[in-house]
Amino acid sequence: MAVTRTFSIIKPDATRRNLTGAVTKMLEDAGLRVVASKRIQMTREQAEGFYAVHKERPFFGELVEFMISGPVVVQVLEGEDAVKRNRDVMGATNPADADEGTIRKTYAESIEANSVHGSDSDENAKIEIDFFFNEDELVG
Ligand SMILES: Nc1ncnc2c1ncn2[C@@H]1O[C@H](COP(=O)(O)OP(=O)(O)OP(=O)(O)O)[C@@H](O)[C@H]1O
Repeated sequence: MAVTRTFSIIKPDATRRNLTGAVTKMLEDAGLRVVASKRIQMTREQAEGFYAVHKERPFFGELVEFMISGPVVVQVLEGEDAVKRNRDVMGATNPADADEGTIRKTYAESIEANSVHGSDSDENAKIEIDFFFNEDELVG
């Protein structure tokens, strides 16, 4: 298994409850290293662009409002098979379906306010990393 990178967002419901450290600890305990991290207030344009794949979904407007409702922490994570490792520790999108010990089971408030985002493929990880980080922020 190769060491790869993925992209993570600690969402506004988690930053609002001061869970940045607790969520990051769960990521690190799962074998992921934080190689870049910054706390930002997403603009509406950024949120709409980031979630463009969902723009026809009924929850798109609400999702964008939620993602700009407070600061988020965007992170680049590195580890063995990072995309899968991260999605395993995140748990299912809906916290009601998430396994015990996952971030969403532990902290998520709802299917929308579900505390974290994680890329779903190596290809999307690269696109999402490049959406929020410059080359010089990724020294590792
Ligand atoms: N039915 C829904 N109602 C409200 N919000 C939703 C719903 N389904 C998904 N979302 C929101 O949209 C995000 C993206 O949905 P997607 O189906 O890609 O889930 P995911 O891949 O588990 O999550 P993410 O892409 O954030 O890692 C979810 O994380 C959640 O915040």
